[in-house]
Amino acid sequence: MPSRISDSCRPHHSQKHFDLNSIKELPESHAWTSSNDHYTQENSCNFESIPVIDLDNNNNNNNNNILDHIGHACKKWGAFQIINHSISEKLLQDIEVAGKTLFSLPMQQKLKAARSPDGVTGYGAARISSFFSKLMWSEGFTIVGSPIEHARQLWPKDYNKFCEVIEEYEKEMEKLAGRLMWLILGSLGITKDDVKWAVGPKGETKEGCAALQLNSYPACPDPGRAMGLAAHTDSTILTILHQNNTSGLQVYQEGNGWITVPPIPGALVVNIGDLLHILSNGSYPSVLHRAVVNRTRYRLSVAYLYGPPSGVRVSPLSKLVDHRHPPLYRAVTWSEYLGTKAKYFDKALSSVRLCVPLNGFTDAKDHKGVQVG
Ligand SMILES: C=C1C[C@]23C[C@@]1(O)CC[C@H]2[C@@]12CCC[C@@](C)(C(=O)O1)[C@H]2[C@@H]3C(=O)O
Ligand SMILES: O=C(O)CCC(=O)C(=O)O
Ligand SMILES: [Fe+2]
Repeated sequence: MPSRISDSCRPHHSQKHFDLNSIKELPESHAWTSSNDHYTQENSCNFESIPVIDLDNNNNNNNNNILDHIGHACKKWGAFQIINHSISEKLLQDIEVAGKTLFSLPMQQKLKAARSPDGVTGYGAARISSFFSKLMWSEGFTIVGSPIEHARQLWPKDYNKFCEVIEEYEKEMEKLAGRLMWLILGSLGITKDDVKWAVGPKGETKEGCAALQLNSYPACPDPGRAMGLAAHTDSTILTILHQNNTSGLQVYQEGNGWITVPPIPGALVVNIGDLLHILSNGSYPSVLHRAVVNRTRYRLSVAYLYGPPSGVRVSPLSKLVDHRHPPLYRAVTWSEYLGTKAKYFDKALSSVRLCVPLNGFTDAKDHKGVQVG
C-alpha cells in the first residue's frame, strides 16, 4: 500500500518505560492535576451521546436519509458510531486478540520493537506525550503498511498470525474509510467529480495513506488523577476506531463538555480529523477527544487513521468556496501537516489558516476554555 507518512515527528523527551500493569500506586509522573497541562477530569452529566448510524441502506428509507444523519452528526458532534458497516465480528475479535497478545508481552520484548526517536512505527508512549509534563496511562503501537519487520522482532518464530490479522484489518478498513469519506463529502453535496485527487482512471477511489494505532490502557489504581490519552484532534481525513467493551473514549462538545462514547458491541466510532476540517472549509470541524482510564478494567482501542494519497495537497474544496466563503486554509500534504502537528500540536490547524476574520473569530478548534497543551 502506498504509505509515505514522513518521519517528521518531534523527538520524545526521554522517558523511562513503566510497566503499567504492575504498578500498585499512581506515580507522581502520571498524576495529572489542574495545575499541570490544564487538566480537567470532570464529566458533565449527559444523557445524549454521539449518533449511531446504520450503514445498511435497507434499514434506511433511502441514501439521502443516511447523508442527512451523517451531515448532522459531523456538524454537531464531529463523530458518530456506525453499525452494519460490513467489518465482520470475527475480524474485530481477531484484532483485539492481536492487540492484547502484543501488549501482554514482557516489557523487554516490546522494547525490541520500540519506535525510534524520530520514527513513526513501533511500540511506545503516545506521540503527543512530549507536549505534556505528565505521562499518560497507556502504551501504543503504530503500524504503517506491513507490520512484518516489528512483528519479527516481537515473535521471531511466530509472527505470521499477527501480520495476517493486521493486513486483513488494514485492507477492510481502507475500503470502509473510502466509503465513509464519500458519504461524508456527499452530505456536503460533493461528488467524485469534485475531488479529482481521490479518483483513479476507472472512477475507483484512489488508495489513501493510513496508519493503524493500537492503544492499550491497563486498569489504573487512581483513574481520577490519571489520563489515558490526552485531549487531541486527529490529523486525518477521518479515523475509524474500534474499542473493546470498556468505555474510556470521550468527545468534547462546546457547551456540554466531555461526553463518553459508550462501546456498542460490533459498532465502530468515526471521528472527523483536521484534514476533513480543511477540505470542508471548516464546515465539519475536527473533534477534540481523549481517553480516560478505569480502576478495574483493561481497555484496548484500535484506530485506523485515514489520510489522502501521498503527495496530494489538500485544500478547501472549490465547490465550498465563493466570495462569501473564502478559503480558510492553505493547501497541505498529509506528511507536511503531520510535521506541523508534531511542532505545534493543538495550534496546527490555526497555523495553516489563511484569513483571520475581522471579528477575531477563533477556529472551532481553539475550543474556548479547553486548553490541551
Ligand atoms: C499518521 C499519524 C497520525 C498520528 C501520528 C501518525 O504518524 C501515527 C499515529 C497517530 C496518532 C495516534 C494517537 C493520537 C495522535 C495525535 C498521536 O499522537 O499519534 C495521532 C497522530 C495524529 O493524528 O496527528
Ligand atoms: O482509545 C481511544 O478511544 C482513543 C484513541 C485515539 O484517539 C487515537 O488513537 O487517536
Ligand atoms: Fe485520536
